[in-house]
Amino acid sequence: MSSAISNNPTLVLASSSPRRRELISLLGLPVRIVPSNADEHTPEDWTPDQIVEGLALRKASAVKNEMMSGNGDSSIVVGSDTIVVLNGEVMGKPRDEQDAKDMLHRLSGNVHEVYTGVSCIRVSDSKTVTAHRVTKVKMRALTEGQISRYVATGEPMDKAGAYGIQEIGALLVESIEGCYFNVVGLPVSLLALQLEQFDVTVP
Ligand SMILES: Cc1cn([C@H]2C[C@H](O)[C@@H](COP(=O)(O)OP(=O)(O)OP(=O)(O)O)O2)c(=O)[nH]c1=O
Repeated sequence: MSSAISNNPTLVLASSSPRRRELISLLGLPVRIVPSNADEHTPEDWTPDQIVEGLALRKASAVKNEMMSGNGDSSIVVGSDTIVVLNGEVMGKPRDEQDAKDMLHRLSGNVHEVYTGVSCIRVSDSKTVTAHRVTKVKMRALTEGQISRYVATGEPMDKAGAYGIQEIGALLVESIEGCYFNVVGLPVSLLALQLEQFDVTVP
């Protein structure tokens, strides 16, 4: 689609998510993938925005700290985190199939919010820009059978809130308000805005 723009830095994606890898390529910049092993436990009293921004920053910092910060390294490390929030209840990835079914029961017929935090850290000087977006998602009312059949596909297991809007989970979603890519795990237009603060312009 787009080609790399000269004089722009390499982005280092601190993620093992294939979805984030695909989405970050839309920016047309060179990308390296370095999954982070940051601790993802958060204090009980953190709000959803503190959770996603805090974890995005932790993921990016963990990878940045492993890199040699040689002078003139203009690479920017990008970390991201996504959670689902239903009436204040935070849902990460399901622990097992039963947990996935329970989450989908609670989401069924209701509106929830998807929060994604994105943190960018420049290797050369540790300049950091962190932000998040929120998207509202209305899920269809689902029957017991629909939930069981969906969970049996295995798709929910590595996704916050136990569904993937970009896959079969699309069939569960009635409508959304806000950025679609935020739900999938990387709000690319927010990332483009953040990169402007490093004098990187895309597209
Ligand atoms: C709600 C929703 C979430 N998700 C995904 C996005 C995230 O990958 C995942 C939430 O887990 P995260 O902990 O945000 O990310 P991750 O463990 O997959 O990857 P990494 O930490 O290495 O970057 O849920 C979807 O793919 N589709 C959806 O519709």
